[in-house]
Amino acid sequence: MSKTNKKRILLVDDDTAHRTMLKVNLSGEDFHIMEVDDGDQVIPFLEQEQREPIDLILLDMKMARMDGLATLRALNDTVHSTIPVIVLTAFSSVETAVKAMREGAFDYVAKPIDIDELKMVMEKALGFQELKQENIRLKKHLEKRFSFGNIIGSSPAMEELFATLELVAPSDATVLITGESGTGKELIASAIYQQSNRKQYPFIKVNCAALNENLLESELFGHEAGAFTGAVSRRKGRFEQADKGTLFLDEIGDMSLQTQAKILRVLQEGELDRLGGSETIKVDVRVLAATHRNLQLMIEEKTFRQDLFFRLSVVPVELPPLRERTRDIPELASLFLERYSVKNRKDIKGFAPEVLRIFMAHQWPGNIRELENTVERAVILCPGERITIRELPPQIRPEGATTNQDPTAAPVTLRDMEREMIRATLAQNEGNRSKTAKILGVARQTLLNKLKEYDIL
Ligand SMILES: Nc1ncnc2c1ncn2[C@@H]1O[C@H](COP(=O)(O)OP(=O)(O)OP(=O)(O)O)[C@@H](O)[C@H]1O
Repeated sequence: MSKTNKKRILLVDDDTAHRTMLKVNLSGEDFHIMEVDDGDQVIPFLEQEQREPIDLILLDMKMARMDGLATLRALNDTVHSTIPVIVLTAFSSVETAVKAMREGAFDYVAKPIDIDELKMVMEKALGFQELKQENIRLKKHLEKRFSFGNIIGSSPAMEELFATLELVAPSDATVLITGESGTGKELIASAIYQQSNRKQYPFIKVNCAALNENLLESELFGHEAGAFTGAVSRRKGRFEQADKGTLFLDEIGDMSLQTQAKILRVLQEGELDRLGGSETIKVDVRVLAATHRNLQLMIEEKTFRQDLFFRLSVVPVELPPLRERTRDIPELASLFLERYSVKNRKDIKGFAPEVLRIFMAHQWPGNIRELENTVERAVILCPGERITIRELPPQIRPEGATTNQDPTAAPVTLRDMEREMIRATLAQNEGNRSKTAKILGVARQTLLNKLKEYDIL
């Protein structure tokens, strides 16, 4: 234990001479001893404002105003009940000690006190307490991770968002997720689904921006045979496929007014017609929607239906851009570093401090996706154990950063990049050379020559 890390011990005993003896013997490098002269002083002492927490209590059993057992019981009703307590008891009253243990005391030491024995029990209690706290911390950490998938975010904006999502996920409410490109809208949608009561049913995603009006409608609502040229057979749409489950409509701002009207009908009535069909089909689908567009503005411009907007945004969720939650950057960067180191079979331990500084200052117009791509690229290019400024793309480096960071460092050359690309591709394909050559677009023999040239095994 270092000096700065002294454990704070509260000694509770009404016998001044005994207290002094213990204090003299225990004070030193490891412990900082504080004292009160009776049991009734313990809670007021612990509750004194701005006091640093106490790590351990040494409690005498026999005291004039409030004995050890009564003190333990009183402590049990407070937030301080987690502080470990060691009771000091007369040799003849082991029975009291047992009662004290039943009230939650960690252990007891009989009088006359053998200091070495007491120190040993104290170390044991403190060690146990640390383990307990570490356990609680890990459990919280896990709960947080599991409660919202792999979504990282400890900035206040994200914590608030997680709290909303926890409430909303199990309901059937439609959720409209807005935010700039790359802020994690899709990730949030799938986390909502994972936490919902529909998770045993399908999760279907449609990117509304990727298809023209007709194709999108046929994709969403399905079609009967002969509904349009090329519709040879009848096909179920995504809404039907998602029956009982969840449909994620990405880029909802990118669809025609006509398609919007049809979506509104499904949301309102729970029914649809396949293209070219005459039969009305009932569906039970929870809709999650996302867009990077400003729907309010689109409503004003009459390119988005206000009634659909209201239907979709029963619960609106706005994801802040990464530049407004810089606090999350180091954790996100580490997650991606680990992910891509494993994927590329590299043993990269971290970032050079100036890299993190650059990350914190960058505006990240492409948000988390841009950060992820930046880290992936850096991992591929990194020849050492740490990502340095040399592995960052020029648009991220502040001007002049390349030359004045490390004057001895050689610039990344085309050869470096080629070698790293080959190494990474080979690793990703479990050493399969034919596959690697194919992916890199070179003949197998060319690859073999390069492997030799770069001394890659
Ligand atoms: N909070 C987060 N924690 C970990 N990874 C994240 C987080 N947010 C986003 N990502 C990752 O960033 C990338 C972009 O996220 P996603 O595709 O969900 O963004 P998006 O907002 O849907 O983007 P777009 O609008 O361009 O479709 C994904 O690889 C995703 O896994």
